[in-house]
Amino acid sequence: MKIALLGYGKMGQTIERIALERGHEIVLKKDEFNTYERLSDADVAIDFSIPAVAVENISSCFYTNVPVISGTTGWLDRYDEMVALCEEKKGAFISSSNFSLGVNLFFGLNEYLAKMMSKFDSYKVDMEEIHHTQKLDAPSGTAISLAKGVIENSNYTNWTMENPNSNEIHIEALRIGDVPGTHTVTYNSGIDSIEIKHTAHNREGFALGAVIAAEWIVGKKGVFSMKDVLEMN
Ligand SMILES: NC(=O)C1=CN([C@@H]2O[C@H](COP(=O)(O)OP(=O)(O)OC[C@H]3O[C@@H](n4cnc5c(N)ncnc54)[C@H](OP(=O)(O)O)[C@@H]3O)[C@@H](O)[C@H]2O)C=CC1
Ligand SMILES: O=C(O)C1=N[C@H](C(=O)O)C[C@H](O)C1
Repeated sequence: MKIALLGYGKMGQTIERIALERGHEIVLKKDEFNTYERLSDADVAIDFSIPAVAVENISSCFYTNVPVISGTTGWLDRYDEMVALCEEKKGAFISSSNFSLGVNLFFGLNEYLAKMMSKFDSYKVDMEEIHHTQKLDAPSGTAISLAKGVIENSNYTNWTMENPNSNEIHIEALRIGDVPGTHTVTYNSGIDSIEIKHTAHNREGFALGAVIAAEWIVGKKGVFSMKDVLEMN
């Protein structure tokens, strides 16, 4: 499979290594200094760039008729626009705040726990995410996905990084050293706490999941999710 890497930072380079190990070829490493000229040579594109260019990267794929996997976070206020463009251009698209198998299992666990806890008013949920100091966005895309998972399965209505009211989920974002990504969801009462936590030990899981998603999407049309790729629906 011929892959275009849109963004060649920490994730782009890890994806390149895993893709080569799995027998794929890299035909473009897009950064701010080169063009999309070789995008049309690719069977699939993988975007791990920066919030400010994700929409340009993704829409270039739809205009070039190349399926696209996007892991970039911090741009999802424009997700619906990209879904509409994908449908208009009959493209293929997966965006996920986290491509690792472990976090996708954790998403399911979070939703199950939220449903269970929604019957018990004495517990109040809060979330913490820890990432490396180079991260541009806060809170992390994964923390936002976790908050959405709670909102869809409880009486909470939104999330905040400020002081929460009773309907709001508080998210704390910490930036420490080179932490790849740690997410904790805690339910606190006056009596005890229940906590679930996912700790990434490195970036391998994110990168492997993105390459597996890229292998999966080739030949398909439409907007999909990691649940489709991992058959978790
Ligand atoms: N969904 C998931 O599973 C995961 C998502 N992420 C997300 O992926 C994104 C990238 O993460 P990471 O690799 O750690 O970040 P990095 O900062 O290491 O890499 C981002 C890269 O994008 C490059 N870039 C800047 N401008 C452009 C442009 N115009 N076109 C293409 N590339 C450009 C940067 O170049 P330069 O350095 O020259 O500015 C940099 O190399 C982030 O949004 C992060 O949150 C990260 C891990 C997992
Ligand atoms: O920027 C990162 O590094 C990561 N970003 C993603 C996010 O915002 O959730 C996924 C992972 O936690 C690493």
